[in-house]
Amino acid sequence: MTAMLSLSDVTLIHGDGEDTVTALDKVNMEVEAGELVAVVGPSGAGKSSLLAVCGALISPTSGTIRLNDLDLSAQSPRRLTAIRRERIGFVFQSGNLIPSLTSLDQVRLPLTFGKVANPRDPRELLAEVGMSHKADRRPHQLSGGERQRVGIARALVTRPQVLLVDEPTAALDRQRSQDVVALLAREAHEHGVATVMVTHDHEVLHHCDRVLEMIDGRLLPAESNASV
Ligand SMILES: Nc1ncnc2c1ncn2[C@@H]1O[C@H](COP(=O)(O)OP(=O)(O)OP(=O)(O)O)[C@@H](O)[C@H]1O
Repeated sequence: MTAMLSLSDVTLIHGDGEDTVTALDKVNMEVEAGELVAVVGPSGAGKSSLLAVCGALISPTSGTIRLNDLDLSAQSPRRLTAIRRERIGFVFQSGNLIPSLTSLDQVRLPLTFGKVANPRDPRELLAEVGMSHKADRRPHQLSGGERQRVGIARALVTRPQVLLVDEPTAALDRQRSQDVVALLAREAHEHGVATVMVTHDHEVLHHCDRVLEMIDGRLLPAESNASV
């Protein structure tokens, strides 16, 4: 079985000359379709850098990143933009919604940037994340958890192969954190999305299929899901 997302010996060095930081140090990672993988680790360990290279936002200094059978390093910048739009979904800490748009229009937005082969229905998706009753609300009329749900729906509307999630529970209370990560797990499992979630929140790890730990740019299996 081919991994949906695969990193081989990926190194990312920020800066140049003597002033360099090795953010990722020969990272190897494989994420299957339908799998939710958590990445934990201390501040500065390289977690955001990992999401950035997986999302084709930054090219690694060396190593290979494959999305299904596609080698990202072999793609032009223009093609990478199309790959990000068509194949990758991003979910950020606070939902990153556009203040003037309703929930439904936030979810429709990725479909307005160009043709999408097989989009999900925005209304159905909003219902699936439990937000159809607030389809006409704007972000300031939503709670943090609700904003996060809309952000997740927006990231999934193009049917991405890979979903990259950065600290989705940072602004949420305990129960809402559980609900949001349970939603990510359900979407990953039911729709075959290879999902990588960076988190500091150890209480949500039981929803994840695997937990990896990043330390000083190196990625290791976490010792046990219960203890990380
Ligand atoms: N654009 C950049 N230029 C130079 N150094 C950078 C840059 N981005 C990140 N770094 C450095 O790379 C290392 C990894 O940073 P990264 O943001 O990936 O860590 P992180 O694990 O996401 O941290 P946090 O949990 O605090 O968000 C850090 O030492 C950071 O200072």
